[in-house]
Amino acid sequence: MTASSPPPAAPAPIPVVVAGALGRMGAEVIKAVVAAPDCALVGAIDTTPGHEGEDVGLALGLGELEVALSGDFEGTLCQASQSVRQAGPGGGAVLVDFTHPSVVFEHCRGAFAYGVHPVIGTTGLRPDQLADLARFADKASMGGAVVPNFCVGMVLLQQAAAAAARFYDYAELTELHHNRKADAPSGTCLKTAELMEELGKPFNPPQVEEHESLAGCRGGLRESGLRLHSVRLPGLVAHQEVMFGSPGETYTLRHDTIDRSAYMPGVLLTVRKVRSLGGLVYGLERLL
Ligand SMILES: NC(=O)c1ccc[n+]([C@@H]2O[C@H](COP(=O)([O-])OP(=O)(O)OC[C@H]3O[C@@H](n4cnc5c(N)ncnc54)[C@H](O)[C@@H]3O)[C@@H](O)[C@H]2O)c1
Ligand SMILES: O=C(O)C1=N[C@H](C(=O)O)CCC1
Repeated sequence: MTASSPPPAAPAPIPVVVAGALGRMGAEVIKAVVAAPDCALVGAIDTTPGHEGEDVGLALGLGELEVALSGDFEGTLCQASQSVRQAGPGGGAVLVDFTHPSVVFEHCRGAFAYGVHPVIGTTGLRPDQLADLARFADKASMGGAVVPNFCVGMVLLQQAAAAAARFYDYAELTELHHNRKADAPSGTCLKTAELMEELGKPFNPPQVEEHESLAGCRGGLRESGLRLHSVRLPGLVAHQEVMFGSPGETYTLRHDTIDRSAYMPGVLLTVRKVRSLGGLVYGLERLL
């Protein structure tokens, strides 16, 4: 660079659309995106009646953000993808989705169709749906991410659980959440079980013939033998315990999310990386 050459242009901020903008997670994401200097909020989608066209910042009590709420998913994505200056590898808009298990598959598929990179926090996708979405990502040659839990601490718990599973044949998982949660078990708990099952070994060989006098009280049984238990109570946010047992000892791993701000570093990290991914990534551990 010579004395007279202009300084290099700052990279354009990442255009971000948030779906589920008025929800518990969506509202937190809007705050995080607005506070991030390298991101620009370009769309806010929510189907809560009575908010169409309202400024999302005003609706959330954050002050005016000059982004109008819309219930029109496709229209908002179409607009976001058209407004992007630099599409292709490393460019393009990003959709952050925290909505509902009933719509998340269509949202993720729709994002690929509009050339918008999905960052999916919504849980409840089935394994066959994940496989379909991975195929859409490959076909579109686009990066996307499905992350059941954006807390770094939870990823550490999952890795510890997968490591401990080598040494214990008996384990049960309990996830505890607020009682406004739609899906059970949690996406995090399913992912934790999947990671433990990568060893391919069976868990919890039965010692006696068990009989439940109250249906479901032994939890959900996976093919591997792992049992998953779901607790729902007001006052809880998001918590998980993995308990291992062997003769004469137990070993318990526990993670507690006590405020949803804990998810935001993971959300922003994923937003920053998703546009340069080669396909669909499942889990934050693949991005850390
Ligand atoms: N990945 C993670 O780290 C993480 C963390 C917390 C929650 N979650 C998941 O995120 C999802 C949302 O959780 P929440 O607590 O924010 O829920 P919430 O009910 O508070 O918010 C969901 C919002 O989505 C909106 N919505 C529903 N259907 C919609 C649609 N078709 N289009 C646009 N908006 C729609 C609702 O009106 C609501 O405002 C759940 O699946 C939950 O399990 C994931
Ligand atoms: O609050 C929720 O709902 C959460 N859902 C995710 C899950 O199902 O794993 C992550 C934790 C919080």
